[in-house]
Amino acid sequence: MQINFSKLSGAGNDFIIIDNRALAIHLTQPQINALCTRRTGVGADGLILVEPSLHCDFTMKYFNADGFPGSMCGNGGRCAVYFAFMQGVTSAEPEHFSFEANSNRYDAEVTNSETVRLHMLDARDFRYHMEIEGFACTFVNTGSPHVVIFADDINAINVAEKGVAIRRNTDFFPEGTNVNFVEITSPSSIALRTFERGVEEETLACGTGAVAAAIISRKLGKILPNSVKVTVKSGDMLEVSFSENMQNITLTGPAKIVYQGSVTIP
Ligand SMILES: N[C@H](CCC[C@H](N)C(=O)O)C(=O)O
Repeated sequence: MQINFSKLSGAGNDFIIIDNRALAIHLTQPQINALCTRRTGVGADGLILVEPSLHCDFTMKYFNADGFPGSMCGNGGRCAVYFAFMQGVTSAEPEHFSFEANSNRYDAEVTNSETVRLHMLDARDFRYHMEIEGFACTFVNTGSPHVVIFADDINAINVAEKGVAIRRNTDFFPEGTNVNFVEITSPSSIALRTFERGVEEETLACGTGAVAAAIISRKLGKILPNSVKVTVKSGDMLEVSFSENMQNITLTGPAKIVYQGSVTIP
């Protein structure tokens, strides 16, 4: 079977995106894992099928690089919207798209060339004052589960080693978690490194992680305004904005098509 795909980058978080509006493509977990594996496959942090939706402009089916369905992916959502925009997916209003993912509705706008703003769900399940692996950890679910850890110098942290130890701590997180190391760089900006569940390594950016880091930074009074600039590992910047009560959260940043191609699945 030959499949056409686009490879997109959302601030360095990269995805294989496939137009499956005809519902003709069925991929197994090992096939998705093989496609996402770097060097021997296309290589990506995740794979997204864009499928029809009854209530929205499209459905985003997101799989982590391990081939299993993931929870919400913020950068994947932004990339899926940019893909839909470029692919000519019909929407009620030009440049505005709604999509469903994991049974939730999301709205987004292409605000500029290669820039997408995504409206996120309210953050929930806050957990404070956890000590894990010697780190003071805070937890929040922003569509995906995230631990947030503050450090004076995130570049001094062994994210691979510490990230995996916290991610696999089933006493605290039976379902696993993503792990974010955050450095406050000004009263309105932070720097972020994320170890991603399902990719099982540090990625160059994580959208729901950026939201988690910004919300927890604001909740703990480490940053002041309701808009936070988040510099991610790739060097790109994501912007997280929210209302005074930390609702109406948006995630804005770059999304671009890196290349388009086709691949034969045995
Ligand atoms: N990279 C994604 C997060 C994917 C979540 C996934 N790693 C999981 O925990 O299922 C983002 O931009 O929000």
